[in-house]
Amino acid sequence: MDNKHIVLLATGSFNPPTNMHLRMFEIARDHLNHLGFTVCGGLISPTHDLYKKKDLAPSIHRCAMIKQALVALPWVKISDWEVKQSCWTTTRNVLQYHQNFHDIIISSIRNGDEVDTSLFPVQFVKNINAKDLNQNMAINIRLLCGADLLESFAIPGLWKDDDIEAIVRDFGLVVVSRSGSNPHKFIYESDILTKYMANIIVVTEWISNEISSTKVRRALSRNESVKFLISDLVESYIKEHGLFGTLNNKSNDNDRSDLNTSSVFLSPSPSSKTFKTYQIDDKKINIDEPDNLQCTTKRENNCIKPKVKRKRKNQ
Ligand SMILES: Nc1ncnc2c1ncn2[C@@H]1O[C@H](COP(=O)(O)OP(=O)(O)OP(=O)(O)O)[C@@H](O)[C@H]1O
Ligand SMILES: O=C(O)c1ccc[n+]([C@@H]2O[C@H](COP(=O)([O-])O)[C@@H](O)[C@H]2O)c1
Repeated sequence: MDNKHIVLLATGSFNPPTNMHLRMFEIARDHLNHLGFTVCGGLISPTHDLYKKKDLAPSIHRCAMIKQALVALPWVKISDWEVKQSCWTTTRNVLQYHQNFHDIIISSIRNGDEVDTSLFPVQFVKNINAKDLNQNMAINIRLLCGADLLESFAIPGLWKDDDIEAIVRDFGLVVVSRSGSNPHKFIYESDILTKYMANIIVVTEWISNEISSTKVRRALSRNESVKFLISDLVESYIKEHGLFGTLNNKSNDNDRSDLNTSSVFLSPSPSSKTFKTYQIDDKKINIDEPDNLQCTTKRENNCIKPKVKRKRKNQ
C-alpha cells in the first residue's frame, strides 16, 4: 500500500448526486496532496438497481444525473460497469474490477500497445507521454466514502467481514467526516480496521455541510428549492424527467433517446475463459475478472439495506 498514485473510487446510490458528493472528491484530493500522494483521478460507481434501496431511481437516470453533475468536476469520471452487471456487485469486487482495469491499461501502455487513454487519469497519461513513467509506477484504487458508509460496516449482515478486511488491506479507505459520526472512534473499536489503520485516511471536512440525497429528494417532492444543493443541470434533468415526485412529470418514460449512457466508461461484451473482453470505444481489451464476481441469490436478496438501528460492534 505504498503506492502514491491514487484513483479515488466512490460507490453509493447517488440518488440524486449532490454537491457534497462532488465536494467529497475535492476535500479528499486536497488532503491526500498534503500527505504527499498524487490523486490522479476519481471515479463514481453508482450502485446497481438490484441494491433496492428505498426510492432508488433507475440507474439509467442516476447515470445521466451523475454525468450532468460531473460537468463541473472533469477530473472525476463515471463508471457504469457496476450498473451494467446482471446483479448487484459487492464493493470489494467493484474495487477489484477497476484495479484490474487500470493495471491492464498501464501494462498495455508499457508494452507499446495502442490503447484508448481517454478514460484514464489525464495527469497520469501526461506522465507516460513525457516518458517519466517509472517502471514500478502503478495506480492504486482507493475507496472514497463518507463516515456513515464506514460505520455501516457494523450493521449486522450487511457486509462480510472478509470483504471489509480485503477492502482495507488491498485497497485502503479515504473517509470524509460527516456530522454525527466519529470515524476515529469507530476505527478504534474495530479490530479489523485497527489492524489496517495505516491504510485508512480520515479527512475532516471543516466546512461541514450536511447535504444528503434523502433531504434533497424530500425538498424536491415538496416543490422546495434545491438550488446550491445539487447542480442546476441535475435539477433540470430531475424536473424534465419528473423524478423524485417533482410536479411537472411529463410521463415521457418511453422516450429515452436523450439518455445516452452507453459506454460512459466501459461495457462488458461476451466473456472468454479467463478474461472478459471489454469494448472501450472502438477498442477491445481483455481484463482479468475479480474471482467471485457473480453474486449469489442470497446476497442478491440481501441487497436491501436492513432497517436496523446502527449499533457499533467490535469486528
Ligand atoms: N454530506 C456528506 N458528507 C460526507 N460524505 C457524504 C455526504 N453525502 C454523501 N456522502 C458520501 O457519499 C457516498 C455516496 O453517498 P449516497 O449516495 O449514499 O448519498 P447520501 O446522501 O448518503 O444518500 P441517502 O441520503 O440517499 O442515504 C457515501 O460514501 C456517503 O457517505
Ligand atoms: O460490498 C458489500 O457487501 C456492501 C454492503 C452494503 C453496501 N455496499 C455498497 O455501499 C454503497 C451504499 O450506498 P448507500 O447509498 O446505501 O449509502 C452502495 O454502493 C452499496 O453497493 C456494499
